Amino acid sequence: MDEGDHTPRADDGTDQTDDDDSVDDDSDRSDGSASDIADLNSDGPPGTGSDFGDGPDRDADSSEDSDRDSGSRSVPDPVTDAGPETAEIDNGSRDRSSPDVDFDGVVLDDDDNQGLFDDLLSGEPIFENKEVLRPSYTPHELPHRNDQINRMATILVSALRGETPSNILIYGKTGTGKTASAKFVSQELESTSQKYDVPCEVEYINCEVTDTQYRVLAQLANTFIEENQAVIADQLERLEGLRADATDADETAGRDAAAALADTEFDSIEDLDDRIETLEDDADEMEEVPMTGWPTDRVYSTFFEAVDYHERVVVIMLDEIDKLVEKSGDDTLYNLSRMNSELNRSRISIMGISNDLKFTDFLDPRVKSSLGEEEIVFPPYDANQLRDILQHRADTAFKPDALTDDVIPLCAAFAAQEHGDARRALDLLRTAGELAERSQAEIVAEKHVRQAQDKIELDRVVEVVRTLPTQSKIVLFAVILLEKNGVHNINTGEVFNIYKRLCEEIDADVLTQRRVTDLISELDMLGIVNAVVVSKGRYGRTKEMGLSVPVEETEAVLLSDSRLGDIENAQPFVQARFDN
Ligand SMILES: Nc1ncnc2c1ncn2[C@@H]1O[C@H](COP(=O)(O)OP(=O)(O)OP(=O)(O)O)[C@@H](O)[C@H]1O
Repeated sequence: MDEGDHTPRADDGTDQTDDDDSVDDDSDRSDGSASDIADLNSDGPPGTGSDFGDGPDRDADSSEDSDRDSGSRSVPDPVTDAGPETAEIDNGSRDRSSPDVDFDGVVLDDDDNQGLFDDLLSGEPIFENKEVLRPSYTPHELPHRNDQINRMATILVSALRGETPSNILIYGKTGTGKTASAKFVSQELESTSQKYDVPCEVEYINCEVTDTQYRVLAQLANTFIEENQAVIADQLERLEGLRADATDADETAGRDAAAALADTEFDSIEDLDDRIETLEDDADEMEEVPMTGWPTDRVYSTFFEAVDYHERVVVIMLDEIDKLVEKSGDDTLYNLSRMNSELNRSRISIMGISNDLKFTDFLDPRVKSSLGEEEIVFPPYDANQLRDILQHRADTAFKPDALTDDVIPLCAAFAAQEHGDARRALDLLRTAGELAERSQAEIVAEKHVRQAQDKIELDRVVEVVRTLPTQSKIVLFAVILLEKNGVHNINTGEVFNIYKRLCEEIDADVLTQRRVTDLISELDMLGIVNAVVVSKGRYGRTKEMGLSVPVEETEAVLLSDSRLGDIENAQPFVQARFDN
């Protein structure tokens, strides 16, 4: 076991980016109650403030009321607004000449005060429940995944019969609903097991985060220890109760304690005490595994004892299993897959999920055959299927009639071009809604989807560029400098010259031209530059390239790196290119 692996890996930032991307959360004002009341007032003009539940009769005397109330209301009341247009005119008329404005342009007068949020709130909300479009939401229905879900259920049903289900490997490209389907089946499995009182559990592990054998085993061990502790605590409570009743009977009612225990599994108080003592000892012995520091075999045996503490069938769901194998080999899978032959009371089964079809090539043949007992493939969605998926979600996510007819087909078409990714389709729809909302539009239209597509693409570029290694960033910066100086069809030699100067400037190691050519190929694969090999006749062949990403934004991301930020004026290097 590599002890060095124990340092917790930093978050990949995906969620964060996702959150950063989002426009201000408006879920408060788009809840069901607001819409109900809006319906009651459907005669009134849009944005008549009924959203805040002041009741239908507020409309009549709204303007005076809002003046009087404005100081005491915690939520600003847009009752007085006749929609965003009026709000804009109000702001304009108050401009510098207005006596209500102080020198910094801040409105001091409370009367008729349009606060920072009033304009934003006054628009009719587009979303009914935006959460439904977020990646964290687990849908109750998964259109076009019936076959896969049924196959999983057919395999896992043996767990409900107390038998060990076959191990399952689930493959499919990103966003094809693998995790959502597997989680859906797990929830069904667990709820059915509760219904029939069969001990059956599913443990979910995201191997992108929990990516070493130590961490996987520690997480599993601690989960089972916690469960066992809870079971022991319940049992102890029951036994202490029995004991109290038995002693009571003995001392106060003059009955024999053993008689009081007649209906229980204990013959005597001593028997009962022994059991209580054993349970207390068990609880004391169950020591949680620290996140680092123990030898792996100790972690393994702790997990083994915890899972085997009582009878149960456990399905261990390893999402992104390829990341685990990539990071720390197949030891974890080997150990897990041979556990059943040693377990006495419990049984485990593995459900691996991967979007890398080739990862099993790196597995030990024994692990490979045991893990792939059953394989389920999730094909990419086509545009029609994505359309259905989006429609299902949009029905709950948006207000009625908030989307023009072409919005969903366009989102579906864009996402279908990118290997049929439902996550991308949902992101597009949500971002289009947010952009429409931000621009105070009343409905989401095609142009918002196109803007959303550009925004998501740019966010992706920013994320890829931000996480490049420093040397690749310097190479990319060289390409940008050349491009900004009007050089087209940039060749490797030109990039290398500028790269060398940049390295000297910021005191970085200078790689060989060959290595720089490799880095250019990597940038090409990431879609950041577009390089083509051109033949120069008897002068051999060279690579000519151009940027495939927006210059300004990419440059800004590069300069936000503290090392590259030191390059103050790179112009002379570019000039030098012509001198060389
Ligand atoms: N058939 C479907 N119906 C409704 N929503 C779906 C469907 N398929 C996928 N989704 C949604 O798309 C998003 C991505 O799905 P999921 O996380 O299951 O993909 P995945 O195949 O596991 O991707 P990755 O390999 O990247 O983890 C989720 O928000 C999920 O709810």
